[in-house]
Amino acid sequence: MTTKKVALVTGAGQGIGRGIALKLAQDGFDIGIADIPAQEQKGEAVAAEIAALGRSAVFVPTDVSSRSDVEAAVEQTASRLGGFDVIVNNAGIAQVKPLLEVTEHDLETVFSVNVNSVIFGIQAAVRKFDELGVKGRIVNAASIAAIRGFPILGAYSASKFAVRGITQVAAQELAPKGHTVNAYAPGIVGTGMWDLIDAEMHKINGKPLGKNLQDNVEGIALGRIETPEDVAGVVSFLAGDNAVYVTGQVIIVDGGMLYN
Ligand SMILES: NC(=O)C1=CN([C@@H]2O[C@H](COP(=O)(O)OP(=O)(O)OC[C@H]3O[C@@H](n4cnc5c(N)ncnc54)[C@H](O)[C@@H]3O)[C@@H](O)[C@H]2O)C=CC1
Ligand SMILES: CC(=O)C(C)=O
Repeated sequence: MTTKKVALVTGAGQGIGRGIALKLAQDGFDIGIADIPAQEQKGEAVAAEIAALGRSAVFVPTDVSSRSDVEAAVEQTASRLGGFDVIVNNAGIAQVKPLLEVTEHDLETVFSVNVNSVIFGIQAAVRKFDELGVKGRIVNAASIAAIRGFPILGAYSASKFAVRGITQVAAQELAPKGHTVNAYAPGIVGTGMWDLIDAEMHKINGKPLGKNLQDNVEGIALGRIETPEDVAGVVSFLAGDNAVYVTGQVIIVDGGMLYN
């Protein structure tokens, strides 16, 4: 890539978001790192890693469940880095509970972070793409739980099915403007999210800590846990020149768990 490009990655203070931010920086993007204020130290550390790669990065404190925060993150990224070409709506939270125990508050929390944020991100990014005359790329975080419902992750699965639906709708609505919208569907990635899922499942089914994770990893055909870098490679493709004719797709990157 020769011309300067700018990408905003939400939830980029750690885990998959950090991996995506670093990979896109290696691809030549300058990066807006959006994460909650409590993640500022980690976000600034990611910005320093990107600077060491010779690209620019800014940390933008953002709660993605707030429309005005997401709008501000897009504005700040564009004004401080001098462009806006890609948004990766990556931030998300897990919730581990049998469906019969899920409360109204649980649903509001999970959907506001995992679903509302994606719509806010699409809206804010498209306004900026159109203002700048850019044919933009939107990439959303789905999950294998967007393809097959996962027991004990009911509210989470529902939220990820919603992301898949939003991706399909947005792809069709935005195609006339030349923007593409796709999603990535990771499997079992070794991040803070799975530390939480394993600890919560241990409380529910009594398996020793680490065992729920291990059991899930044993079901992966390629025989190892997924890394953020495994996911980032797919996002790099979706954000890059080779994906110009791909839109409305949810790309499964799970090492062989689910099959199209
Ligand atoms: N870890 C896994 O096995 C899988 C993860 N995913 C999805 O990938 C995405 C990233 O997950 P991980 O990196 O594993 O999780 P993680 O928990 O390690 O990192 C999530 C990041 O999002 C940030 N975040 C949370 N709420 C936020 C909010 N309201 N506003 C801004 N930032 C917020 C966190 O501070 C954190 O930096 C999520 O959407 C998740 O659902 C999908 C499939 C599998
Ligand atoms: C966290 C997540 O999406 C799965 C399926 O493990």
